[in-house]
Amino acid sequence: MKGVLLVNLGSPDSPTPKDVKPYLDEFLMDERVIDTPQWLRNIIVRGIILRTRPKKSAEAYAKIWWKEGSPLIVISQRFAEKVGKLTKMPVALGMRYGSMTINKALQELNEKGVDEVLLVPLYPHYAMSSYETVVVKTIQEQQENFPKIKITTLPAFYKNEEYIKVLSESIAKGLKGFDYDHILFSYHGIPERHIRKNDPTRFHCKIDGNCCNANSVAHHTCYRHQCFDTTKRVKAYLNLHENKVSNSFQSRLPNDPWLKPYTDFEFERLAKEGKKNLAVVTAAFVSDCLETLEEIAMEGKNQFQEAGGENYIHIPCLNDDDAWVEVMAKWVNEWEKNGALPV
Ligand SMILES: C=CC1=C(C)c2cc3[nH]c(cc4nc(cc5[nH]c(cc1n2)c(C)c5CCC(=O)O)C(CCC(=O)O)=C4C)c(C)c3C=C
Ligand SMILES: [Fe+2]
Ligand SMILES: [Fe+2]
Repeated sequence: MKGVLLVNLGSPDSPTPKDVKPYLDEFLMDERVIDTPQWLRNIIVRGIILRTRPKKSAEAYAKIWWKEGSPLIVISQRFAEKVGKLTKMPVALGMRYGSMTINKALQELNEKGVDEVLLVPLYPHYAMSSYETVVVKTIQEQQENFPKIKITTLPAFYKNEEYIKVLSESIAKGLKGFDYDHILFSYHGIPERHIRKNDPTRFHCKIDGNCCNANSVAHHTCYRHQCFDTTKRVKAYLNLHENKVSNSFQSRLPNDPWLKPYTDFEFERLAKEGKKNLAVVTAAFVSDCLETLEEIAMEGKNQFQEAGGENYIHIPCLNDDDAWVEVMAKWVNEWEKNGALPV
């Protein structure tokens, strides 16, 4: 029997340093997130970051926490439940980090007699630190614990027409009544090194203004290209003015060059340029989470207004939007019927 495994990033069990610390430890000790040799990752993560970050992160989580739990988890559960109602297949939800493990989700499917799984990493774009680590971890679990289950993976859907349509229409809905001067597409950042590491040609990705516009097989794994492509397609779908849209990358750790321009610097630049009304889209995430609700909706608003901006909105992620649920259900049902995957 066929079944579906949806996987998102995960969250700590509660917004307290006691629960945030082990969660961050598992997350940041992932070799695809902090990709140094293990001895150095140990020093960076356990010797430096985890000494101070859990307290700071727990305070940030406390600001966005819902009475039902972490927004990312609750939203993903609502999404999974709605998709489950539109398919005959069992649907399970797992998280790459934290207590809702991929192992438990595979176990749930296994107990229902599933032996063919469609793995859906809940990220529109490919990145070693998001999409790829979910795939690698799921295959590792399958090989070690569920050898009879066959896994097929849904490709990154950043340019899929149906996805672009529901994303664009949810953005249009969010923009209603807001007389924006500018729309900033803020994607989660990654170190520039990750882009070069994932370039199969070894020479295409120069991370300059141009490489992501030229055609290349490198773009199958170029997160930067894929983010720019999502924006380009939404811009075309909504017929947005070229000068009123730009991209940026948020949430970096110190000491490494990360993808630029940095979102916090862009808030300042746009305000200093005289933009008064700013809308921010966070299309690297399908569910609202710490990065969107705290860093963008709260901190970003302060940064923009302190630099001279006036009105600011964060457009919610797709979350459990019915049109998005229908698109996902269509993809999984087509796979069930004839093995087809969306392009
Ligand atoms: C080296 C560090 C990090 C990389 C690379 C990275 C890539 C990456 N992350 C997401 C999605 C999310 N990240 C979230 C939180 C978060 N991310 C990092 C670090 C890296 N992410 C940290 C330390 C944290 C924890 C919060 C903090 O301490 O600031 C979240 C939110 C989770 C939640 O519970 O709400 C998401 C989602 C992507 C898509 C990505 C690569 C493209
Ligand atoms: Fe992250
Ligand atoms: Fe590129």
